[in-house]
Amino acid sequence: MHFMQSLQQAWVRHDSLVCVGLDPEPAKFPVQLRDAPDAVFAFCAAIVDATADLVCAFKPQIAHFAALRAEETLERLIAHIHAEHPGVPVILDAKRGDIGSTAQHYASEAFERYRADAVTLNPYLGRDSIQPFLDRADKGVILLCRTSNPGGADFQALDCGGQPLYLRVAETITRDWNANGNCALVTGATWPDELGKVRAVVGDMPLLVPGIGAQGGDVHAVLQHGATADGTGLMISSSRAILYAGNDESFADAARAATLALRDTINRHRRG
Ligand SMILES: O=c1ccn([C@@H]2O[C@H](COP(=O)(O)O)[C@@H](O)[C@H]2O)c(=O)[nH]1
Repeated sequence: MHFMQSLQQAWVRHDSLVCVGLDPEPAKFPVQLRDAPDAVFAFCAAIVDATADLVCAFKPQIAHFAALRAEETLERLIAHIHAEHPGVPVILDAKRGDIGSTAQHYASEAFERYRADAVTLNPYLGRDSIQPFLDRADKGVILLCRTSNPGGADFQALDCGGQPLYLRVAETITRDWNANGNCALVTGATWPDELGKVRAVVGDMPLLVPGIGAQGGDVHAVLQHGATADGTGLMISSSRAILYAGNDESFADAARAATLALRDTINRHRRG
């Protein structure tokens, strides 16, 4: 199924705009799991199984696996999500971007090796660097626009012919890159005014919104500025605040409770 279809169906089926980020850090695992064989898979799969009915997507962050030499674990984890929770889309947070000939390999990595439904990309090398991804009409192409980090404005806010660069990015992608309807943008929860400006430019295009939870973004402001008229349009991502909500053997129950609380808070704000 196409990423955009799966996302829209998951928004409705699970009544949820929550995207759970999978950012394993073994030092934060419960002690009894920390040194277990296959601890990264056991931890992440437990989180996935405890939260799958409450989310619109999962977002594994590739550096967290690669730094642990756990790429094969990431492959197994994504296969596990597809097998056990079909219909829940997987966004590979890889932020790739390179010349076209190399980008082909990054597209194969994301979609053939890892079997992701969507991937995050850096648009600053331009259209040809993204074309191999755009050509995959069934896959989501999620481009950095206004990132959540404090330094995000260093370049993204620079004046670009009377508008900030991030809005030029949003405008160009909406107008020129989205012929297959498979584009989405990353806009941080930590900059709700900018999120609103992006929404005004992109129509109903989905926005991946990290920065809730550990980075302090405000759910109400995100919904006020970012939701579409039907109260969807957002994948509101939280990693650490969910993964490490508990630190004993009931960590998966704690993660479920944190996900449920976030889903309900979001739903109150989008309906209130
Ligand atoms: O602008 C961005 C783009 C990506 N991220 C990623 O999202 C998660 C956030 O983790 P939290 O623990 O919920 O803060 C992480 O994987 C980042 O690499 C982002 O934060 N901001």
